[in-house]
Amino acid sequence: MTQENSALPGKFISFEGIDGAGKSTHIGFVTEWLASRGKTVVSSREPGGTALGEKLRALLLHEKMHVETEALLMFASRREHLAQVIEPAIARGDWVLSDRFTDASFAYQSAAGGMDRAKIMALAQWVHPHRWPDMTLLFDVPLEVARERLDAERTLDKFEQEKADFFARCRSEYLRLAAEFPDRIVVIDSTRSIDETRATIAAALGRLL
Ligand SMILES: Nc1ncnc2c1ncn2[C@@H]1O[C@H](COP(=O)(O)OP(=O)(O)O)[C@@H](O)[C@H]1O
Ligand SMILES: Cc1cn([C@H]2C[C@H](O)[C@@H](COP(=O)(O)OP(=O)(O)O)O2)c(=O)[nH]c1=O
Repeated sequence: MTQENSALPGKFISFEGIDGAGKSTHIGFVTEWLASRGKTVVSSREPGGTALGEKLRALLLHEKMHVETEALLMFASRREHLAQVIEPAIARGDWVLSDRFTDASFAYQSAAGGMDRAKIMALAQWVHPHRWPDMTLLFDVPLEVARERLDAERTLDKFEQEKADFFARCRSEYLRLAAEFPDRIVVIDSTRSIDETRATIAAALGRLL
């Protein structure tokens, strides 16, 4: 990957959306798009992104637990991810792409899982008081489209096996967050073709260069 000779701090971009919305599909495109413009890209994910985080991910995606335990483990993984990956990369001037970040905790643990929103906010203030993504790409699709894509694709994890109303609450929380933080969150209509979606993503990324 091309190295950029710059003293500027890097950027942090998160990818969000309900399961099956298409975010993983586009992370590779964004990596190539940025690399071809001379950026050094670090691509990562949550939960996970570190050795400890990946162990927490295995528990989170497959073990049943209280929703607050789930949130605490998501933030434990996030704390480690920030310390080991995100902050050092930004300090080096790299661009960090994270498949999910704290918006997912608002959508999944709070709106869908029923946990008090103020507790998620308190955890966010504790774990990353001064760090939010420079841009969040929110891949938005109706539930039926996401479900069809998932069914065609893979064995479902604990979250992906949830019922439609769980994802309806996730999706509306994501859209509510997008309305609350319009400068950070870009809503991408992910029902369109992969090529059309890429063009919209490239236009959004251009704002960060
Ligand atoms: N715009 C699109 N049109 C059609 N299929 C898509 C589109 N985006 C993604 N897909 C397909 O949908 C499935 C789920 O996408 P994925 O990126 O894994 O979703 P997510 O990471 O959001 O759960 C994959 O098979 C992918 O190829
Ligand atoms: C980061 C995060 C993820 N999650 C959930 C959402 C997803 O269902 C799951 C992570 O899976 P996901 O990122 O969708 O990975 P994959 O595309 O490989 O399935 O974790 C939360 O519930 N809260 C969080 O804070």
